[in-house]
Amino acid sequence: MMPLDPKKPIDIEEILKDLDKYRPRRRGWTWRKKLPEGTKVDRYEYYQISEPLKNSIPLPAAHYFNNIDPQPDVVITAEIASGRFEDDIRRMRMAAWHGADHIMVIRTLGQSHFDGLIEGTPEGVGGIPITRKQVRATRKALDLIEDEVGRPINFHSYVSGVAGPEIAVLFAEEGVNGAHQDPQYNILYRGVNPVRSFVDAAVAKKIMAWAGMLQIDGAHNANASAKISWTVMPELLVQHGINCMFSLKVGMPKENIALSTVPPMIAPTPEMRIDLPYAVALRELFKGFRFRAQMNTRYIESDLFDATRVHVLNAVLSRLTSADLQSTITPDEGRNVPWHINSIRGVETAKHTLLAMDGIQKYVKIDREAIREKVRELKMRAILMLEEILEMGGYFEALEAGMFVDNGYYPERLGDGIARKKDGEIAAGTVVPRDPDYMAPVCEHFGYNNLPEGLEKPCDLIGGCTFHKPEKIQFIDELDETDNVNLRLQRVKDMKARNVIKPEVEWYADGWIQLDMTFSLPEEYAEAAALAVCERLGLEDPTIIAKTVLHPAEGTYVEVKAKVPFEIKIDELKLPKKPEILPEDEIFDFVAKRPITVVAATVGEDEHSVGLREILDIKHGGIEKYGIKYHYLGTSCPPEKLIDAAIETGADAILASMIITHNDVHIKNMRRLNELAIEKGIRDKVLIIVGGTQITNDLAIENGVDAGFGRGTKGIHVASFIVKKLRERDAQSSGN
Ligand SMILES: Cc1ncc(COP(=O)(O)O)c(/C=N/CCC[C@H](N)C(=O)O)c1O
Repeated sequence: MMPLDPKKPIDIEEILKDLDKYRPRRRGWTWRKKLPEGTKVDRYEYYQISEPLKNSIPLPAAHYFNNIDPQPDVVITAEIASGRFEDDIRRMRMAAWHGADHIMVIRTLGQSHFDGLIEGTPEGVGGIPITRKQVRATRKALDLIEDEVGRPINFHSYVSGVAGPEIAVLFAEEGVNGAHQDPQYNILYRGVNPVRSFVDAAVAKKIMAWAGMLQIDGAHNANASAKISWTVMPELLVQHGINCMFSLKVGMPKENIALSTVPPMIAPTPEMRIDLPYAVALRELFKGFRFRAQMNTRYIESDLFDATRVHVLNAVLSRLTSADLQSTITPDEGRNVPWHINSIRGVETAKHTLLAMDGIQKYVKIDREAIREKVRELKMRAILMLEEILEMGGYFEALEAGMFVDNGYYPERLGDGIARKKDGEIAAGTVVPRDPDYMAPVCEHFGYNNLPEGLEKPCDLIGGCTFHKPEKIQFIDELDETDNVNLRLQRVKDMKARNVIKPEVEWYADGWIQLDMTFSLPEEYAEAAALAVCERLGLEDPTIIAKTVLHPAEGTYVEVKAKVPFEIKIDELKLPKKPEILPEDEIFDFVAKRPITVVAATVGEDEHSVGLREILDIKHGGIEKYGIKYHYLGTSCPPEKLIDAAIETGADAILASMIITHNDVHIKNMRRLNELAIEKGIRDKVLIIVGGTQITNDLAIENGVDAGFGRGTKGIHVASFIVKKLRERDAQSSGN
């Protein structure tokens, strides 16, 4: 396969070619390669970073710091599952460029109750159908994406449900790198028979151990299911203990057993003072295991900013304690199936916070004395709960008694736990005891197996099992002519052939957009008004996805998603003219022969100076670098003063910075500068150049000045423009 070209979309049809011949390049989980403490990146020291990426998109503020994009030491997860794996692959590439190296795909609704594997690539709901073809195509795509970013990417899904062991074999055969596996999840949340779940888990875990897969447990689900989640803290410790010990007993290495830990609380409660003792107790009890920090999805609403704050605080807690993986449950889990942008926002939030808190424990220490009592209490409650479970006769008996996800803070009991019958639930009675002479000629098979003496591997009896003879794997391409990726891609191909596009949120050109608007209305009216605006705009299927009451009577902010009914013709798009850049030595030569002077200021009542200073000062590659002389008049400079200074200094150009655009004050100032220059008779002698985050060249020219520069402008852009213009003017004046 050709390596990916960062300037081209990934070609899904290319990925799908020869899938039957694809073999994964490795087995097992990959951690990030940590860099030594004190490693310098640019001029900054870091204590918790790993090797950098070859290709990536840094944080928004990176351009102030030579575009550095240091990578935290912690694996960062992007959870992606739009229902169409071909679009998930595109989003995985986006997430990898932003710093995710753990891609988790949720399974389609109900797959856990399938008693076999799905084949082909049907479209899923709320997640994707995990099938051999989908796994193979995704892992093959991730091979290309990891080469493009320059870091291994872990592919992760779920081993659960009635076909758990079969899924585990599929994942081992196809090079999946990590999976959730916790029999308690099957029982409590999928209603699978308890005995069957643990027997399946033993088989699945043995296979996962062979495949070197990282395991994530399911304790976070108790947190997400409890009425008030702090009350299950003792139980969370017990659940972690059960899955960890069971996994060790089956033969999973400790370093591949990750506890899925969710800080139970959220503001407005004093969340950190509740979460910190729990996080400390957990890490003390489970020393040597891995910690996967997961956001508290229990309380995630549809407010993206609130969800993002939850993410930030979660990552802060990770840095105050420890984490090996930082999950980024997309901040929109509370409102729609995750969209591209929100998966990326989640990854950025994790990366931003982990870097911001790099090495923080060198200055900030947890007061172990102050927290000791709370930590001890949590451990004691968990130990007492485990002891009572033993007194009840063991796990299955405790399950039947509804001991789990009871909303009482153990030992307090409210009696509202999830009870599961040892001999009941889905797939009850399907565990068949092995005959005394049971023999299975396959490798990594859990439990007793009457194999003949002297065998090197059990599968030698059959000339190799699929773990040792992958050519024995049966690859089924598609089973359903009406629901498969080839049909879905037809729509994409057709749009590309017609060179048209639509906006998208999760699937290629799915047509969805998001609008947000504010009305001076109470919330129910504001929502109705928002929908009416969408109707008037001719948008389809408008749906309110979030709102914030700014004041019961004064105003409501509403977010709406809706579909655009039209396509955009790409070749009719007018691309904004990129400011021309002259070669640096051309600028140097011109200025050496023809000195240039400018006057510069932030005009009006505007106090912003940072941007203009960057355009001027040599330190930032400003115009001074090319020998251009400037007189800086500071901020809040009246236009009159700027024009007078231009006259006094015989300036060739005026540089006016305008950040504030309230009431179009920037436009008024542009026009004022132009009028004053005309009044004073210097308009044809001086260039008037304006700049600011809301400025465009068209807007500037429309309002009587010579050029406008917006966000991201550098000194060379402005210097190029001045030289170009003066060269034309000088040529004209010498030509006449
Ligand atoms: C221990 C365990 N096993 C299986 C499944 C999935 O199971 P099925 O494919 O629905 O049977 C889950 C799912 N957890 C919720 C989503 C992931 C969450 N947002 C997370 O990031 O951890 C699970 O927790």
